[in-house]
Amino acid sequence: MAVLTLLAPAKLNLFLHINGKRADGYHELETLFTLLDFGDELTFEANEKGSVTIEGAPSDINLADNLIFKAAQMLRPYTAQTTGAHIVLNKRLPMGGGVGGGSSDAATTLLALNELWNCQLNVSELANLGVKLGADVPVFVRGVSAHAQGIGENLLPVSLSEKFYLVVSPGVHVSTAAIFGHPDLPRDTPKLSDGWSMENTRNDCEVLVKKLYPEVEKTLEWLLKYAPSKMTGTGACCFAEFTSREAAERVLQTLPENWQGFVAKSVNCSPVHKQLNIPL
Ligand SMILES: C[C@@](CO)(OP(=O)(O)O)[C@H](O)COP(=O)(O)OP(=O)(O)OC[C@H]1O[C@@H](n2ccc(N)nc2=O)[C@H](O)[C@@H]1O
Ligand SMILES: Nc1ncnc2c1ncn2[C@@H]1O[C@H](COP(=O)(O)OP(=O)(O)O)[C@@H](O)[C@H]1O
Repeated sequence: MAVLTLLAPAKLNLFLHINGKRADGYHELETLFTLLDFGDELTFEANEKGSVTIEGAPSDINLADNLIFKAAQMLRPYTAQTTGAHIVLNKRLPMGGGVGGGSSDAATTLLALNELWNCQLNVSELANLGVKLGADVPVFVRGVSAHAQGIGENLLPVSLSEKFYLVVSPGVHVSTAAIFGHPDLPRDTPKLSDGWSMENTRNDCEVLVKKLYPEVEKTLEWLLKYAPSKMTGTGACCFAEFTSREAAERVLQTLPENWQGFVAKSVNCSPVHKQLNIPL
């Protein structure tokens, strides 16, 4: 049976503005997603065992809660009952870090099993399934860097100039739901009427997360000594933007011991889509 090894790329929110709160409790956002050339690695082996098994899954997440498993279950109605898969995860991205690892794992699973299980769904249909798993899943299913509105599912592809990012995980876990539910979160940023730059945009979650997690504040203060820097998503990861890989790598070499980091290049198209020949 066919085997596929694919990357589940990370994302950064180059800015994240919160425009309001909707009646369903979710927040109306404006954000700029860039995809990165670094991420988790997933190997999919289709079989005829009628079930899905995962090797290398984070031990603190039950199988039924794993976004990889949930994504596979969503495709069950579109394939034969006897179809199954064994999936090996090589987790490289910090969990709950704002770099979208779980969402990207889910999207890569939808794209890979759609192919291996011959489900014949198109990218729009997969994105509609994906948003039920998380607001961040559609951007990875579409596989493009994008300006996003709505809860993050209303996507306009963008072509961003190539940059190199040093992404630092301060080693604390920030709950997305807790930040969105916090009374001190600003929720009234107007939509951008002009273009964006690192300077005229911000991450609206940053002030609150820095207050609740001083380690995030320390990380940002440290990065800002070297380059324009922001937090991504609801944190806790922060990134600094460079124009060359060497400059980013030089700063990574001096990273304080208790933090983890990686350097990655921004990409406008997901490596998954290139590998599977999915038109963008
Ligand atoms: C904030 C962002 C920005 O990219 O990133 P992360 O920091 O999580 O990566 C995302 O919108 C997160 O997407 P995702 O992590 O998929 O969130 P979900 O599982 O859909 O939602 C988790 C919880 O966050 C809240 N939530 C999420 C998205 C949104 N637009 N409004 C919300 O209020 C809801 O309370 C929801 O129950
Ligand atoms: N395969 C998975 N990888 C990572 N996290 C997962 C996975 N499956 C479920 N989760 C859960 O989803 C949450 C959010 O994951 P992740 O996408 O890494 O964070 P974020 O949305 O902050 O970027 C995690 O805290 C974890 O509990």
